Amino acid sequence: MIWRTTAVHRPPYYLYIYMYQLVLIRHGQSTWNNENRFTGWIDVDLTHKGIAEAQQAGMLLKQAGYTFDVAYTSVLKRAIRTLWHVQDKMDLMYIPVVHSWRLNERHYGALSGLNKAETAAKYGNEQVLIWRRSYDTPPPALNPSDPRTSYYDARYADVPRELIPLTESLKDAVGRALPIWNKSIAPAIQAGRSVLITAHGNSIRALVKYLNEVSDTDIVGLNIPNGVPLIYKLDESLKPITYYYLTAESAH
Ligand SMILES: O=C(O)[C@@H](CO)OP(=O)(O)O
Repeated sequence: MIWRTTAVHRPPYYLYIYMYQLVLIRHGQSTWNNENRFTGWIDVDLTHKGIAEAQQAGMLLKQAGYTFDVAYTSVLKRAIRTLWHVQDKMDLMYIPVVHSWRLNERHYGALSGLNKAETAAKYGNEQVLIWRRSYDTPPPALNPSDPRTSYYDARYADVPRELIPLTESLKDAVGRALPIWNKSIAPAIQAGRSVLITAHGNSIRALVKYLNEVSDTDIVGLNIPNGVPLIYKLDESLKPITYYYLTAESAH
């Protein structure tokens, strides 16, 4: 894999002409990231560290001269609050924001809320790695009567019941993210808008898999860090020309 958290694949300067721009940010550390619990669609908030990471992302983007015309986020508060802090630090509170359940974290099914280390001790590291990082193996599904389902959550009132997951593989998350990419995000980028997406580890892995055509095997090794802007420069057909993480080091 070619991923790392420093600047990579910077093309010659002339290639920057006529490129489209997209920035992806995984939310800052959440309370359940901190407690090492499977989260998925459970709506936990940011920790103080997570807030600081979101603010840092906004400051770095501003210092590096970025601006945005429109932002997309999920309907989960860790991604929304991350966006708020980025907007605040960039003085961009006024830009339109689209909230979509299609950008939610991958649904963790019956693992939602469990401790990751305890689950690994029970089922083995190999099984837990498959549930966490494989492309097409979903974790065990929630029972439809489980109180952790999202069926009665008002934020999904307009989502048909059959589209509300009881578990999801990364492949399922790609499948549900692509409609908003194709119908709204891609057209906005191609209309010349500078787009910011704040989302989740696995909904961003889903977008990266699609954009970079990462193989089903290589996607297992891809982790997205909390609160670090992932910058994409795209060609006319939205194929990546370059992509890199914007860190304090790479911003200078
Ligand atoms: O718990 C989750 O929903 C995700 C992201 O925090 O965890 P994982 O790293 O296992 O994909």
